[in-house]
Amino acid sequence: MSELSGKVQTVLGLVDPDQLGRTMTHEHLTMTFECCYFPPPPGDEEVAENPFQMQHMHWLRQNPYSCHENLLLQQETGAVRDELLAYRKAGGGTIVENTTTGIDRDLPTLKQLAKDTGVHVVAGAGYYVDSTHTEATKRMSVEKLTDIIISEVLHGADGTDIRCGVIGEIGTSWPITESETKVLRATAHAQTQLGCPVIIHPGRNPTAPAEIVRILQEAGGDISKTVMSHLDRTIFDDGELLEFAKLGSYLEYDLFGTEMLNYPYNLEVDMPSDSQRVKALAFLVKEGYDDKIVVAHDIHTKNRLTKYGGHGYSHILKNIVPKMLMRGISQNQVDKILIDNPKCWLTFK
Ligand SMILES: CCC(=O)NCCS(=O)(=O)O
Repeated sequence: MSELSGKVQTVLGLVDPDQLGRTMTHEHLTMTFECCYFPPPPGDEEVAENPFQMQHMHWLRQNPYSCHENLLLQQETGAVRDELLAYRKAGGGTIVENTTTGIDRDLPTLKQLAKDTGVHVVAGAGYYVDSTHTEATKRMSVEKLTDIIISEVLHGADGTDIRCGVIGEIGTSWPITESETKVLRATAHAQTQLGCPVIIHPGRNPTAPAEIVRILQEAGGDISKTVMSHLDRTIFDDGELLEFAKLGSYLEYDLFGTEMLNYPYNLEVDMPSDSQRVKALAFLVKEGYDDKIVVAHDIHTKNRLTKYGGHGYSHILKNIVPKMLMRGISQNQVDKILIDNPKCWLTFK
């Protein structure tokens, strides 16, 4: 039996799963999102150049990806430290930090933030979407990718001895590219050897999550230990959602706090409100999936920090939980979503 078995691996070492407490399963504390810059709407170029003023904050909420400076979360470590202290005060215990290779993972900063704040931080192994894969990554075999991912969990990543405790977020586009397919297979192979949690970023198409599950399953992955992220912007039809839920992955609603009329990466998508997200959770709970739901904010741009008038990492604990209770989700079910499900997912087999 491995020393990881029955434990959760944080950036400060192994911990007993009961120590985690309330857990956000999909956040970023330091990263860059330059890979996904989207030009501003015509006529808005000037605002986009100079957005960090009070009168521009609404524009930034609507167009977060159209301002280069907004994409540099790695410049805000001080503000993030304050946020994590506030998160602890609000009753938070753990954050899963989903930054993988391609969007500037910074393990020493994660370790320092965990030390400074007392929040457990679990770091992610593996690769983000194809557009961030280097030519060298694209040339790698599945076996080589598997070895790298395993090493990031067992020995440490990016030339450090800081170990990842989860594989992901593994990025996929739609359609899924050849390089992403190799990374998905490597993820499944690594998971088979390690018995570890996996988390996936699906492309923006309602059929993407099921296609990913198919690829992982074919490669031997454990779907019951896998989180499918971003369902709030991916599957909208109740019937399709239940079909997907039957496949057995964790179901993640992780864009709480995001307000956006036009979702630039897919204009077909109407980004839901937080009330609609809570409604989706209540529906899944009613259908018997309370053991499978996990939640987060997926903070990945500066404007979502409280420093810039954003909702911050405590929004779910402070505002969404009361709304969940108001909409018929019981305290026991809330505790499953925030404590028991993340704990079960994050514990190595
Ligand atoms: C790195 C953060 C990330 O991938 N967030 C998801 C954004 S979106 O695909 O839901 O727009």
